[in-house]
Amino acid sequence: MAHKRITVFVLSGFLGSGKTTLLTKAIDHFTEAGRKPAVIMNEIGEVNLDGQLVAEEVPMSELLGGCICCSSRGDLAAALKELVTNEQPDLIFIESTGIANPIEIIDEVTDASLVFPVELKAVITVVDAPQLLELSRTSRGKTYRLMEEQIRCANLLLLNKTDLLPQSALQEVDALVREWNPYASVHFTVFSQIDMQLIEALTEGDAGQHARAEVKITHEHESHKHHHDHEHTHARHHHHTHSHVMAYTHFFERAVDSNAFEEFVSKLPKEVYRAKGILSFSDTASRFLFQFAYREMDFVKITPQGEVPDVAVFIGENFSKEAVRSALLRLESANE
Ligand SMILES: Nc1nc2c(ncn2[C@@H]2O[C@H](COP(=O)(O)OP(=O)(O)OP(=O)(O)O)[C@@H](O)[C@H]2O)c(=O)[nH]1
Repeated sequence: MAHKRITVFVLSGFLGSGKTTLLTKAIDHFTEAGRKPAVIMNEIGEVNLDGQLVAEEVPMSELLGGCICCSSRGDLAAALKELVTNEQPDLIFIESTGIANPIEIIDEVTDASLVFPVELKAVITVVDAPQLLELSRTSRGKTYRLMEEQIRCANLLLLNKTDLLPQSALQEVDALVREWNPYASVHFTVFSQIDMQLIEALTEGDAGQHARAEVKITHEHESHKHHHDHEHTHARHHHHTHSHVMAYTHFFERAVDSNAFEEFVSKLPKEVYRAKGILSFSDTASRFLFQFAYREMDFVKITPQGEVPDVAVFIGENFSKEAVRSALLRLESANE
C-alpha cells in the first residue's frame, strides 16, 4: 500500500486506573520526538475534564455523555475520519471510558481501517493494581469481570498504583494478570510512568493481531453465554456488563467550602466509585481539579483552558443521583 497508515492506540482500563496520567506522558514524549499525536477522548459524563490535562495544541475529538462501546456504531469511526482528514496526525490515542469493553472499540477501529488509512497497533490497558487485587480476594463482581476483559485484550499492561501496595502483593497481581493474558508485556508502574520505548516499539509491528484474535475468542464465548438472548444483535452482547453504570453531572451555581466538600466526598456511598470535577472553593483563591478514584481523593490547582464552569461528575452503580444532588445543593446554599 502506497500511503502511510496512522497508528492508533486504544487506552483501556477501569475508571480512575491512570489512563489520562499515561496519555499526558505519552503525548509529551511523542511531541518532543517530533511526532504529531491526536486524541479521541470518550467520557461518560457530559463534560470533558480529562481534556483539561492535555495541551491545547493537541487535536482532540470528544465523545461525551456515554460510552463509545455502547453509543451508535459509527461515532468513533466518524471521529477517526475527522482527525485523519483535518489534522493528519502521526498517531491517535483513543482513551475509552473506564467502563468500556475494549472489544467493541477494537472492532470499530479495525472496521474503520478498511476505509481510512488508520491501523490499530495496540491496546494498552492500565490496571488499578490495588483495586484488582482487592476485588480478586473479595467480591469478584461485574467490575472484576470487566477488568478481566480489559486485561485480556491488552498488548501492553501497566499494573499501576503499585505505590499503594506492599511488595508481597505485587507478585499476586502479576500472577493474576499473566494467567488472563500471557501475551502482553506487563509492567509495574507508579503514576503510569513507563519507558516510552515500550510504546514506541508497539508502533512497529502489527500488535493488533493479538487483539483481533481476542475479539474472535471473546465473541465466540459471549455468543455462547447469551445464547438465549432474543435481542441478539451483532457484537452488542456486553451491554449487560455496564447497563447499571450511571453518571450524575452537577453544575455548581456558587463556590462551596473546601473542607465541607472534602467531607462530602469522603462520605459518598460506596456505589459511587469515581468522581472528578473542576471547582472553585469559597476559601481558596485558585480553582482545583478534583479526583476521586477507588477511595483516594486528590486536588490539584488548575487554570482551566477556555471557559469551564464549576462542575463535578459522579460515576457509579445504582446510586441515588438525587441524594448526591441535594447534598451538593446544601453545600452551595450553606455558602450563600
Ligand atoms: N497513588 C497513586 N495515584 C495515582 C497513580 N496513578 C494515577 N493516580 C491518581 O489516580 C487518579 C485517576 O487517574 P487518571 O489518570 O485520571 O485515571 P483515568 O483512568 O484516566 O480515569 P477515568 O478517565 O475517569 O477512567 C488521579 O487522581 C491520579 O493522580 C499511582 O500510580 N498512584
